[in-house]
Amino acid sequence: MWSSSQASTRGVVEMGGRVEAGPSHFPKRPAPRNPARVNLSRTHAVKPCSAGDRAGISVKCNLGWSSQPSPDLKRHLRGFSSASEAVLTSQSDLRKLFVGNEKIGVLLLNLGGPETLDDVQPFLFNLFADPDIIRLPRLFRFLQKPLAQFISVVRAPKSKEGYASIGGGSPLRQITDAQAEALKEALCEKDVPAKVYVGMRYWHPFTEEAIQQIKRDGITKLVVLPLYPQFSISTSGSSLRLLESIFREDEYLVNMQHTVIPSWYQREGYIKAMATLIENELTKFPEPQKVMIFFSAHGVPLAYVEEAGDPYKAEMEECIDLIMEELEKRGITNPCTLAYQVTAALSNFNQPNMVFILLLLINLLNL
Ligand SMILES: C=CC1=C(C)c2cc3[nH]c(cc4nc(cc5[nH]c(cc1n2)c(C)c5CCC(=O)O)C(CCC(=O)O)=C4C)c(C)c3C=C
Ligand SMILES: [Fe+2]
Repeated sequence: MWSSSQASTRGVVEMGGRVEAGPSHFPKRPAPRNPARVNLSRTHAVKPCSAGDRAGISVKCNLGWSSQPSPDLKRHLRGFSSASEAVLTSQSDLRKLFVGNEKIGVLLLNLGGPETLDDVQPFLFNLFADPDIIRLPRLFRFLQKPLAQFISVVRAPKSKEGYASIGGGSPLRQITDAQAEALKEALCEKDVPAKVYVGMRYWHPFTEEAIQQIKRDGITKLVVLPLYPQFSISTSGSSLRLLESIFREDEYLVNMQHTVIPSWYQREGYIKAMATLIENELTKFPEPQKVMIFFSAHGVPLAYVEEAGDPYKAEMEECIDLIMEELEKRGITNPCTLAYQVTAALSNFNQPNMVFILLLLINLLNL
């Protein structure tokens, strides 16, 4: 999938059970088109993590396949409806993070990408082996890796063509490293000496590597920031699920205070930056007012949105509303449209296609 923009925010930050509300909220929006979905996004919000909290990373997502959130999940949602309004943005808020000799770390999570054409197939294998990308029915879980191997080999030539056309590899690592450096400098300017780490889901530097470094550096408080503006089970959800499993099994990490910013698509800075990008592009047309603004977003499997409560679609649409509202304030009233990409072979799979995949596999393996 070839995404051009990975930028944007309402963040939720808690440290050691304390929620700090910053002053620079983006003005509150009317309810998005699908409020139920957005409510679910709050389940990815943070809950206080104390030394006694053995659950590790405190992110709760409805990552299963039930069509209804469980009563437990609903309770959880209610608990966070106010916390999710909290943001940690001001300098004074950030300073409050420092208590004694605390060492602050920020972990940026991203997808990762092949750096050379030889990396493409193993990168694709890692991606398709992830049950948050391809979810097989429980009975067929043992086929996850053979299926990933098969799809990655079949998909690799097409993928390689794409990566070859942009210089022979993914620029994602360089871009993410540059973001990490810029964030470190920005925090330093605010007198917040934090270390910033990059943890990729499917390629180097892997999340596991970043976590090892965090432990070596003796970080005592960690902010986890997925670099996807909108939350999806297949992106931030997958990275956070991995992190949760790493935390659960590690004494050091379980006892480290941490917090998660689940999505940040409605942050003022992001919305304004997006509006400015669009504004600048419009000036390149001879008649800017006649231009249709075309938003292109990743597709996610329909079942994620309809059955598992993935808030991605609702967050994306709310985000676009906010950008258009910002443009309107600047006197730009062009029409706009939104399309979801279905570029990866299986990105829109649902039950019938799942059957197709399995039949394909059964054929292939002569079962
Ligand atoms: C098949 C399932 C996939 C789902 C679901 C999916 C969701 C999804 N992806 C992004 C962002 C990116 N994806 C990227 C690459 C990529 N993604 C898939 C598959 C799914 N993505 C594949 C097979 C690939 C590899 C390239 C290809 O063969 O098309 C990338 C690029 C990474 C890089 O190399 O720089 C990004 C970015 C989002 C935001 C998303 C759901 C919301
Ligand atoms: Fe993708």
